[in-house]
Amino acid sequence: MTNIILRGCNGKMGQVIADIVEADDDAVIVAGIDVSQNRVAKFPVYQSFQKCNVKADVIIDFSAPVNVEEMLDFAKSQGIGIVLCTTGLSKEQLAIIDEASREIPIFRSANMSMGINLITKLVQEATYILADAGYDIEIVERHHNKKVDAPSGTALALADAINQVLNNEYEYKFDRSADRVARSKKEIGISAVRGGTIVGEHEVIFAGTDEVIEIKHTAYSKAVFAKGAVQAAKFLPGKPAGMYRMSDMMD
Ligand SMILES: NC(=O)C1=CN([C@@H]2O[C@H](COP(=O)(O)OP(=O)(O)OC[C@H]3O[C@@H](n4cnc5c(N)ncnc54)[C@H](O)[C@@H]3O)[C@@H](O)[C@H]2O)C=CC1
Ligand SMILES: O=C(O)C1=N[C@H](C(=O)O)C[C@H](O)C1
Repeated sequence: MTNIILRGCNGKMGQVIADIVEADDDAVIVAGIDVSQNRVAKFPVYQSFQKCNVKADVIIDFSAPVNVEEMLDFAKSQGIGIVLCTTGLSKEQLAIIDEASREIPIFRSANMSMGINLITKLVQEATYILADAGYDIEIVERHHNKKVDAPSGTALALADAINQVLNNEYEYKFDRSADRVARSKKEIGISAVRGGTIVGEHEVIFAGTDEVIEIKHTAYSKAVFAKGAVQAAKFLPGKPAGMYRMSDMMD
């Protein structure tokens, strides 16, 4: 049985995770952490980790970047791992998370769906062939109108995966409105669309002379992310300290 503390339990993803875990015989949510106390849960909910003394095997985090340090301190004090799904973290926070992964196992992925993990590999393969052939690379992501961070963590992770193939020589271009110049070859354009209830779409566009190749992933429900997160929560306990990715679990 995997005992889970769910940070962000009263949010949209938190509620989907709670439903999935309730139907799972091998996992249970032993406590929730949420600054908002807007609903009644089937487990105790605390406003912060400081007020929580519940023992667990792992934390799942779908919340906000605020106070990520408090969660890391709690996990280190209990010697448990974190499945970190929150996006929009600053460079400084990412450095603190890396540092913590020397003491505890941390599974961090901006996108917990299997599909994005797969297309990341396809996109890297396409980049390898098409960048040399002169194709321009652009990423377009689309999400619901409640999403606060832009571009999405997944768009940035896709850009990083592409840039890895390109020896990290490309720059990210988020806004062209102030420019009056043609795009440079060594850039990856990243655009964000926000509207309605779009769950999550990521499209990588390779635009060449007279032809365009597009690789796209569409999430039709938040359950694809939640299932991946619960699977990661079962995978992590007992693992040595370190940083884990979707590929570690899938391999
Ligand atoms: N890695 C992945 O596959 C996915 C990641 N996400 C990310 O997960 C995060 C949450 O997404 P949603 O559930 O849609 O957002 P949401 O806004 O519906 O829920 C966030 C919840 O976290 C709570 N919260 C905010 N600050 C907190 C803090 N300091 N401590 C404890 N609770 C806090 C809020 O009160 C809220 O209930 C976002 O960063 C989003 O980008 C979302 C979907 C998939
Ligand atoms: O906020 C969301 O909803 C999502 N956020 C993640 C991201 O920023 O990449 C993943 C997913 O697309 C949904």
